[in-house]
Amino acid sequence: MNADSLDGRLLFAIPKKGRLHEKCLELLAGADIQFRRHHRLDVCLVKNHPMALVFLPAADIPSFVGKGNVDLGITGHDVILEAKMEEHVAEVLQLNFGKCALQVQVPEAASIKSVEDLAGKRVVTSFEVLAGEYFGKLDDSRNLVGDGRTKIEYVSGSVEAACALGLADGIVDLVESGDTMRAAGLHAISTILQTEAVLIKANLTKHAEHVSLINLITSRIAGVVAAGRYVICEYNIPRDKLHTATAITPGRRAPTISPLEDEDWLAVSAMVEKGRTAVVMDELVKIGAEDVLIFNLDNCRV
Ligand SMILES: Nc1ncnc2c1ncn2[C@@H]1O[C@H](COP(=O)(O)OP(=O)(O)OP(=O)(O)O)[C@@H](O)[C@H]1O
Ligand SMILES: O=P(O)(O)OC[C@H]1O[C@H](OP(=O)(O)OP(=O)(O)O)[C@H](O)[C@@H]1O
Ligand SMILES: [Mg+2]
Repeated sequence: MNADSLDGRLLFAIPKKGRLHEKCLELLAGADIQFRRHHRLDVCLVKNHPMALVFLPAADIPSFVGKGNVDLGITGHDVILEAKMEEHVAEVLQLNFGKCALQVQVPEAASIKSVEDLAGKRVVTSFEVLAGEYFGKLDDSRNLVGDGRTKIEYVSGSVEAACALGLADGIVDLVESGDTMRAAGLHAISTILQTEAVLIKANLTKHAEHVSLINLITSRIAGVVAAGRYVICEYNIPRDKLHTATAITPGRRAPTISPLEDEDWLAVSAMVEKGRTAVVMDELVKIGAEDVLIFNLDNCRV
């Protein structure tokens, strides 16, 4: 492929590996963005839109988008801040995956119990900008100067090993389930930020001609994300309980209510947030609902 074949195409950056990669491929499939990625090739043309996908490390995507070299991208909110690109990119959509927290961690057995105890000591991290800002403020508030200030050292991965190796008194790294942290004998003493994957676009686009395609892709991806957040709940309810039932399942706009052959009963269908499914079913059964069914959504526009 040569540069000419990208002419006029919208460029969309996708993490090439790591925690976000597979989820991004699912989103692309849900948004019907069709492509075939040849082995080892990081740029590929989309068949059904004037678009090309660029597979890049998640950490590089904010600056490619922020500088306008790439029009759209998916990456973590954390790496946007780490790349100091928050004023150059617009976070268009939260994608409901890649959720984790950037936390300060120390060995369980250590005498360090708070970030104040850690200030002035050695901290290892892949997030040297965010950790530097955090400990910079802490050092300032404690009037630490010169060699007395916290020493931040960068490593590109396996950050949790640093304390056991004697390289650090504490670390700053991402925590999702906490398994990696606990396996390394560490515990969290502070949370710097919460993050999730986001769809981003350049604040100042160099390519005004792509605006309508950006809006179309954004709306399709928003549909796939919303479909992951909701289920459809259907049930039968005695007519005199309808009011109580629809208070439990108000839907997004309003529930759909249909008659049944049996005049004393009605059928109700409503969107319910996935995380509330079990509680909603419990409450419906308690007031006399029967045949309560839950359906996953493949896609939607809401
Ligand atoms: N355990 C996790 N759970 C959820 N999201 C995560 C987790 N680890 C990382 N992320 C998110 O994914 C982004 C990319 O991190 P990841 O470690 O997957 O990329 P990478 O370092 O390029 O890949 P790898 O670690 O495989 O070399 C992070 O900035 C964060 O937003
Ligand atoms: O709380 P958990 O669910 O255990 O997830 C947290 C781990 O996930 C990420 O590591 P990754 O798998 O990307 O490996 P890396 O350290 O080599 O980047 C992160 O850096 C933590 O180590
Ligand atoms: Mg990683």
